[in-house]
Amino acid sequence: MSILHDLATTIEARKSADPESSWTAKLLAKGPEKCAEKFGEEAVEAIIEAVKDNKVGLTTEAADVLYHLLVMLASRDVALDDVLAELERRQGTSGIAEKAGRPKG
Ligand SMILES: N=c1c2ncn([C@@H]3O[C@H](COP(=O)(O)OP(=O)(O)OP(=O)(O)O)[C@@H](O)[C@H]3O)c2ncn1[C@@H]1O[C@H](COP(=O)(O)O)[C@@H](O)[C@H]1O
Repeated sequence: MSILHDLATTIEARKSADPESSWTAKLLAKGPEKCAEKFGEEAVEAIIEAVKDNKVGLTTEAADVLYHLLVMLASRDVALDDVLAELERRQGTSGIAEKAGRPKG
């Protein structure tokens, strides 16, 4: 099992945890909109480090982005395995062909 799967399993378990006992449980309790907002904030912080070419900063912000992506997916009951399956499906297709065949929206 990968670290992403381990983390996704932990985050899933936090859905029924006491918000006072866990930062993840507290964020999930605030609802999917807040989880999406936090993901957006972390993504912007990663962008800033990338533009500055701060490799150490980008590494830690990228970890924050991945964690908050998993929380956002959990908040909407989207399984990590479904996202990974979508990536696998795209393997072997060029990015341009992939974009042309993707549904709008
Ligand atoms: N990977 C993470 C992780 N990355 C970031 N964070 C938290 O995300 C928060 C983001 O920082 P911010 O400064 O934006 O948060 P904040 O200012 O406290 O919050 P706001 O007031 O802005 O809402 C921090 O409080 C971090 O603790 C994480 N919290 C948990 N994990 C993982 O999730 C597991 C379960 O965590 P708990 O649910 O806290 O037990 C942990 O063992 C870790 O593996």
